[in-house]
Amino acid sequence: MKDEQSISPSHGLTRQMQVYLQGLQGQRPSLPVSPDVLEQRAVEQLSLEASGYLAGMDDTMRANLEAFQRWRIVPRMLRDVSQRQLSTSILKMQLPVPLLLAPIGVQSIIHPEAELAVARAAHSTNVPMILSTASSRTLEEVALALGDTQRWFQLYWSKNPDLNASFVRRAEQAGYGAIVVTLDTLLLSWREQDIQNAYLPFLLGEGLANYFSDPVFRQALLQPPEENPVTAVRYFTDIFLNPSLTWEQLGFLRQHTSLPIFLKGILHPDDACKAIDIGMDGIIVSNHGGRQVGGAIAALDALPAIAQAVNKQLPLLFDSGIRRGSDILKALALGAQAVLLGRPYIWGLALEGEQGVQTVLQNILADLDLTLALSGYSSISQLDSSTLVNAQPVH
Ligand SMILES: Cc1cc2nc3c(=O)[nH]c(=O)nc-3n(C[C@H](O)[C@H](O)[C@H](O)COP(=O)(O)O)c2cc1C
Ligand SMILES: CCCCC(=O)C(=O)O
Repeated sequence: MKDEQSISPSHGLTRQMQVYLQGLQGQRPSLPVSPDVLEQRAVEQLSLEASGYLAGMDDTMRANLEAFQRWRIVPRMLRDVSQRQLSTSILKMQLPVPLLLAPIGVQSIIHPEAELAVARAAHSTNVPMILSTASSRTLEEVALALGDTQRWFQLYWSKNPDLNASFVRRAEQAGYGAIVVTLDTLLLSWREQDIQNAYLPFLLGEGLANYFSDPVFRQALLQPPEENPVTAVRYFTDIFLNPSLTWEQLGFLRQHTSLPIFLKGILHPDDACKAIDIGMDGIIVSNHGGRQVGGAIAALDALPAIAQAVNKQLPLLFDSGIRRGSDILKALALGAQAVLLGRPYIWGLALEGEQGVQTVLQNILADLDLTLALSGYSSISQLDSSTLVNAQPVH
């Protein structure tokens, strides 16, 4: 019987063969397969300002990548891995693969088609997309490009409660299936490269499509953003920073939506327990790709203790540092049910638009499928802490 939700049992093999066969016709993949080379090529393509913004901060990002290196997979042999199951369900949502596109704002600085190109690639690969509040295209336009592909909406909780409620209402109407509240960006961090470049895309009006199109936002202005963009941007900066937000206020969201609510940016087990106590539906362990707290714990290092504290009481997702199939496998083994992919799809977008995003997704899923099989597992549900050893580097 064919399981509609599973990707082809030989997705990895099929993709690998497709690439080798094209090679026989003298064609090499145009997009770099190695994530490091992909990043390097994308950086060469982008302006100094855009690549600096995309990179964010170095220190915590490096820690994220190093944490993955410390965990090693211990492969098991001869366990019939001819059929592989990569699907999972989160609350009532069936995910064909344990991967979603992380919310990444202001994609117009990367590619002119921005979130629309990403949405089309999400649609063709059937990978769910989480759209940022700070997107360059409106959530309605992106929903149209996604068609029937699953989508969640990431909410930046501004100081204007009516605007927050309006965003959630619009997301519901446009078919978004969950709200992801990002907790770690109530202020913007000290980003050395952006400060050196004196660059913040929002001040140029980029990434504000959802704000400028919102009736509540527009009502707060004397003139519409099209007539007076400077005042509109100033109003955005007035309400965006919201460091006084507390756990108590999350109840407001519960009253305004029946959608599941995920909290993104959890790094401490006690905060995970708080999320459960106040009735949230899911948690995303993340340090925002190392972009917010310099010197922060690597997100992967935070995962095991949070998984233990949560004890499967609610879905646990993970991001920050996923670069290849083995990284996904490691995060799942340490307790995540699914992961979010961040910068790698943006590097694909920078180089080849929609096609680039699609290629990055197909590659990482092929890599995951093959790594799962070669490690001796026929289903992601079999992964657990016994899949890995923690190998500290020898100095
Ligand atoms: C350029 C950029 C913009 C981002 N914008 C948002 C955003 O608008 N909302 C959000 O919740 N996270 C945002 N993030 C964080 C991502 O959702 C995700 O946590 C992070 O990219 C994961 O790390 P990775 O890039 O190492 O995979 C952004 C990340 C980058 C690189
Ligand atoms: C206004 C900040 C939104 C973008 C963001 O989250 C990031 O740059 O990390």
